[in-house]
Amino acid sequence: MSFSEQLRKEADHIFEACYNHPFVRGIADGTLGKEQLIHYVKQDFEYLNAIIQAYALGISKCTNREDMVMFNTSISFVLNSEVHPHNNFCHVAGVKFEDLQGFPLAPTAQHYTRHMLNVGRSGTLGETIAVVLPCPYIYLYIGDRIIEEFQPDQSHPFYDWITFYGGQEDPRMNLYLKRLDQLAEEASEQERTKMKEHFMLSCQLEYLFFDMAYTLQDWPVQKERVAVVE
Ligand SMILES: Cc1ncc(C[n+]2csc(CCO)c2C)c(N)n1
Repeated sequence: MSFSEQLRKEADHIFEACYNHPFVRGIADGTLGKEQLIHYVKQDFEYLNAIIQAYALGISKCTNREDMVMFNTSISFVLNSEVHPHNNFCHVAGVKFEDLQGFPLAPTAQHYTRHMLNVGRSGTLGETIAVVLPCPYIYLYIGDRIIEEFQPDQSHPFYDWITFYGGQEDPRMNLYLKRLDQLAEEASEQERTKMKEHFMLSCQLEYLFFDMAYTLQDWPVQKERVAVVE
């Protein structure tokens, strides 16, 4: 079994839990609420900014053009194409995408973005690939499973979201998996352990991200003290 197959197997219960999360079930059956859609897009806009930066940190570690192209393609994809699923959510929620940008990070989004950026800053190339991989991997899985189970057509409110992520081979992800396997072979046992830990934590944070959106998670204590009127 290759290193990437081992990671996928170890994370299988988390992929499964993501698919069964009420946020994802709400996408699948078209019942997800407006507030949840809005909270997700606000947080995900900031999350995407961070993953672009993590890909850029990946580029800073590359020693060949092929690896640079791999990260660069992902950056272009997020900048140019990832607006489609967000627009789908905004359309259903009846809000403008431009009005959901620049909001402060909720605890889980803070955790996930710092995790990617910390590994991007202090980890190896292999560790950086491991930390960003669950993002496309879990969404491809979820999209595929929804299509398989629900066979949505264009009348489904989240048809664009579902078909954007599912139903297609993602050639970029296969490239990342192949490169991860090569780097894992050259890596020490200690580095391989770190790669696995970063991958597993990102998988857990993917689950929590859905949970954050579903529960409208925010900081439990107000950030600013309310002025006391004497
Ligand atoms: C929290 C969170 N996780 C994953 C995605 C999905 N996604 C983001 S970037 C990208 C392409 C990477 O090449 C994919 C599939 C998301 N939107 N938000």
